[in-house]
Amino acid sequence: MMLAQRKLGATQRVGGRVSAAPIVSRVSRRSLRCEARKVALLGAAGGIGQPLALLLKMNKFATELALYDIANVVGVAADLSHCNTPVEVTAYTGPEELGACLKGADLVVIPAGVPRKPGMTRDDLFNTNAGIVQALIQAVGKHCPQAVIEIITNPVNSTVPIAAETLKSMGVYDPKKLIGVTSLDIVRANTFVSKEKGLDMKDTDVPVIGGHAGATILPLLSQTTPPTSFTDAEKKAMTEKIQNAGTVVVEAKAGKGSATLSMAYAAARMAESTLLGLNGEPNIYECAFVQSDVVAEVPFFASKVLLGPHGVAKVMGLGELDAFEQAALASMLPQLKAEIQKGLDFVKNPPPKPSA
Ligand SMILES: NC(=O)C1=CN([C@@H]2O[C@H](COP(=O)(O)OP(=O)(O)OC[C@H]3O[C@@H](n4cnc5c(N)ncnc54)[C@H](O)[C@@H]3O)[C@@H](O)[C@H]2O)C=CC1
Ligand SMILES: O=C([O-])CC(=O)C(=O)O
Repeated sequence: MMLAQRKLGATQRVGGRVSAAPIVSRVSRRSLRCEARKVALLGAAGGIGQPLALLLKMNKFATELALYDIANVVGVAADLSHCNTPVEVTAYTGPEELGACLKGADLVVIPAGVPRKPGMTRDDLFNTNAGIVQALIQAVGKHCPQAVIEIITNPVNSTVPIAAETLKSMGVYDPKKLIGVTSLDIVRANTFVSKEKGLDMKDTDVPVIGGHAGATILPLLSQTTPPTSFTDAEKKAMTEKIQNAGTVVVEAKAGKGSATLSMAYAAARMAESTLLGLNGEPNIYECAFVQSDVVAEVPFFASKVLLGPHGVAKVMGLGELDAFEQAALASMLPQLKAEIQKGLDFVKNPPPKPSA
C-alpha cells in the first residue's frame, strides 16, 4: 500500500519538543534540523512492531515509514496512516516486496522474529531467529547498504555478529552502521534507580554495558547521574533486578510474549537519537551493542556511543568501574564471547544442510 508522499524540505526546522512521543531526549528545546528521512521497520505487525510503528509515526525526524512483515502489515499501515502526523506510511508484505520497502532507507529497525516464552533463555531463540535476521540483512545489504541498521531481535549478543558477518560476506559492512539495540536496559535502569533513590526520572542516567542477556547486562550504578550511592547489598539487588527485568515480563505475560511496549518506547528513543545524529545534531549519546575494541576479549560490546552523521561516530570508553562492576565484567565475558562466536560461526561455518 503506497500512501501519498510528502517530504519535509531539506532544511526545514522544527521547534519545541524533540518528539511528540514521551521520549526522554537529551537535546535542548531549540530549533532542530530536519531532513527527509526514510525509516524501514521489519517485523512491523508484531508485538513490538505495532507500538514502535506508532511512535515512529509521531517522530518529528522521520518523513517516511516503510512497514514490512510476512503478514498482517497492510492493516497496520492503513490504521496508522489516519494519524494526522506528516510521516508517510507504506506497507510491504513478504520477501518479494522487501526490496521496495528498503530502497532509500536511512534507518532500518528490525524487531522481526520470535519472542521468549517462560522457561526459555534468549539464546533458545537462536535457531529460529538467526536465519530470519540473516535473510533480512542480506536484503538490507543488497537494497540499502548505506542505511544504519538497528537490531532488536534476540539473542542480540548473536544476531548482531550474524548481521556483521553477513554484510562482510557481501562486501558492504560498515561497523559504524550496525547497532544492537540495548536501550531497554538503560530505560529500565533509569526507571528502577530513580524510583529507589527518589531521583527525578527525567534527569536520571545509568549507563548499561556488556550485552543483552542475563549476566552480560551490566549496569554501571557507580556512574549514575546524578551521583548516588548504593550499599553493597543494594548494588547487587539492583544489578540483578535490571538483568532479570526481561524475564519478569516474560513470566508475567505467561506465554503471550515478552516486553513489547517498553521495548517500543526504548527503540523509538534509539531511533530518534540516531536520526538526530544523522541530521548532524551534536552530543547525542546512547548505550548500544556495537563493534568495539574497548574490551580486548570481545569484538562486540555495549557501551556509550556518540551518534553522528554516519551512525556511530565514536565508541566511548567505560569510565571508572568500581570493584563490584570489575568483577561482574570479568565473570560475564566468557558468556558474551561464546554468544558472539555462535553468531559469527552461523555465517562463517554454517552447519551442513541435511541432504534431501
Ligand atoms: N533487544 C531487546 O531489548 C528486546 C528484544 N526483543 C526481541 O524482539 C523480537 C520480536 O519480539 P515481538 O515483537 O514481541 O514478537 P512478535 O512475535 O509479536 O512479532 C514478531 C514479528 O516478526 C514477524 N516476522 C517473523 N519472521 C519474519 C520475517 N522473516 N520477516 C519479517 N517479519 C517477520 C512476525 O510476523 C511478527 O509480526 C524477539 O526476538 C524478542 O526476543 C524483545 C524485547 C526486547
Ligand atoms: O526478555 C526477553 O526475552 C525480551 C528482552 O530481551 C527484554 O525484555 O529485555
